[in-house]
Amino acid sequence: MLTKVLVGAVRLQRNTINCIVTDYLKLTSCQLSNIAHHSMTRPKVFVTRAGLPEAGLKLLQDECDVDIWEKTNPIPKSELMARIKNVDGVLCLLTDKIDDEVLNAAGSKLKVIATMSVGVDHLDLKAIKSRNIPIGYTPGVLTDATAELTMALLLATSRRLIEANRAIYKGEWVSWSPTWMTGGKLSGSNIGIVGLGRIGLRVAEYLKGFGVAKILYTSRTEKPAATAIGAVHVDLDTLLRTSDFVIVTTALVPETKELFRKETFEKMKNTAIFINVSRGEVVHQPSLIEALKNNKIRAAGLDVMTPEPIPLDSELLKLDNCVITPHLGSASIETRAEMCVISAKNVLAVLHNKPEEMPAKYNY
Ligand SMILES: O=C(O)C(=O)CO
Repeated sequence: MLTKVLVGAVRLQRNTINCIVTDYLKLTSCQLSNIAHHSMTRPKVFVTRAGLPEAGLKLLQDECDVDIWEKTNPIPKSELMARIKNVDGVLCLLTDKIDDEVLNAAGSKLKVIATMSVGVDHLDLKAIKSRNIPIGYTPGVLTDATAELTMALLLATSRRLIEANRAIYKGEWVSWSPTWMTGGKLSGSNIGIVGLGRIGLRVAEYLKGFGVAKILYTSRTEKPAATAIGAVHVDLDTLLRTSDFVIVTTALVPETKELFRKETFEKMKNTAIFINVSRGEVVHQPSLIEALKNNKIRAAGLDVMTPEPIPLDSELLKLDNCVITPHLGSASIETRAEMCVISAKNVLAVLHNKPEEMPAKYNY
């Protein structure tokens, strides 16, 4: 009886051990195959800059093997070409030129390019299109932020805020004075918006609240939303000759490159204020410097210039009638976070084989 019990107990123990071993082996092989499967199928994504907002980055990291350029300054082209090799997707910034050479370096696995910007002038559209690669971008989310920055430049230039602020530190504020640091005002003035799109329209809406006299705009077609707020579609010459403030919000495309040059500034009023929140290359900068120095126009407010960052010995930095900001149009905390989330979703939609679900696909 005792022997039977002992044999039974040993069998039971063996069975239990067998079960445990079998289960363990099953589990580990399953886990192993999971790991293998996982690393085989997780797409590779390259992010061209360190320090992107966490929320967007996390979305990518949850599903992809993400390689990030470790510095907070733009990636040199040679590094970009090395790091982009064999990736499935790239999340880039407006400082990264993606041209034929970079695309060749990436190779045939590259399925999507998502730029964390509304501007796409840094992308070689022809080369990307010839490879059938969808482009994601971030329109819409930065409209308010950029329009607000435009308002800041309009007020800073017309009311000479930076110049006046510097004057205090230089000990030049002697007393309240009837004409010292006087400038123009927005109310009652004529506004010209060159290349009215989402941002230009939002600026026009804000300006209505300032009681401006007229809002004129140029764009390829008349915009019903602009007409609805009383803005008038005109040709560029009419806009230049009539406007007290000329605001550039156009995209940089071959037709707008150096649209503002000597002849353009000559058509403007000599009391006009020029604002650029688009791209520096829309302006022939030496002509702008000349116009500002010789009072052919009154002032300029620039969020963009050539090159960026502007060299510290640039003539532009020596001019009291020029207000410069370091390309801050979209630089609100919320906006930049949203831009990053949209960019990540643009990448993921394509990697999930659902390009139609990209939050913002660039049509080209
Ligand atoms: O998104 C862009 O294109 C910008 O210029 C951001 O400021």
